[in-house]
Amino acid sequence: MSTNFSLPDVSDPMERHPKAPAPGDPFRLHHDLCHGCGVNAPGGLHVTVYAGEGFTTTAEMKVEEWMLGGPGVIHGGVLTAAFDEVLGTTPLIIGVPVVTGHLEVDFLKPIPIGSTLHFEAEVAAKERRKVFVRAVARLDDSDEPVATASAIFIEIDLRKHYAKYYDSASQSRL
Ligand SMILES: CCCCC/C=C\C/C=C\C/C=C\C/C=C\CCCC(=O)SCCNC(=O)CCNC(=O)[C@H](O)C(C)(C)COP(=O)(O)OP(=O)(O)OC[C@H]1O[C@@H](n2cnc3c(N)ncnc32)[C@H](O)[C@@H]1OP(=O)(O)O
Repeated sequence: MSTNFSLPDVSDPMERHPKAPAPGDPFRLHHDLCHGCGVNAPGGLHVTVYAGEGFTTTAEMKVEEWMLGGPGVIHGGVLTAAFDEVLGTTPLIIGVPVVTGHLEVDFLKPIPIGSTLHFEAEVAAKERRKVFVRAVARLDDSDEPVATASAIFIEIDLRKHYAKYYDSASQSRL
């Protein structure tokens, strides 16, 4: 399948889930070995995503030496993984578990090792099982975006989707 990020003319109605974290509170880890959020993931990103107002979230990530791509700057794949984590957690604000279907990233400025990235994301629309999410990343000393991302996530039944792999998923909070 080939696609691109194009918002539907009209979104299905969306509501903040009653059990979503309050603004400023973190989403709970789903697995401590998750590459994106797991506290015990070797070489993981260790990103915590926080609920914002409405359908928004925020997150931060310190850009460490091991994330290096070009000399002194972040690798584009590491940044893409960070966006996947932030964007992919955001639909939980409407109570929808998802997997990534399509993810686009625009790399606007080099991102230096040693800086801290600040992410802001929002669920922009939902159409049947598709959840459209956008995010922007900035450096701590600037309001100027250094990267943006847009993604289409697909709503899943967690237990059915991961049934075949359940041994390794058994520690997950499904
Ligand atoms: C890693 C997290 C998992 C942990 C689970 C445990 C607990 C989690 C709880 C909450 C999660 C918390 C945090 C998550 C944090 C980060 C998120 C990281 C997410 C990932 O990193 S996850 C890995 C990469 N990801 C995959 O591993 C997906 C592989 N893939 C598939 O598993 C199937 O391909 C699937 C299920 C996507 C679809 O299959 P399907 O048969 O169920 O659905 P179907 O084809 O009928 O499509 C239904 C509608 O989606 C549209 N659609 C389909 N595919 C599309 C695409 N690619 N692009 C755009 N639209 C697409 C169709 O066009 C149709 O749209 P329409 O309604 O308009 O017809």
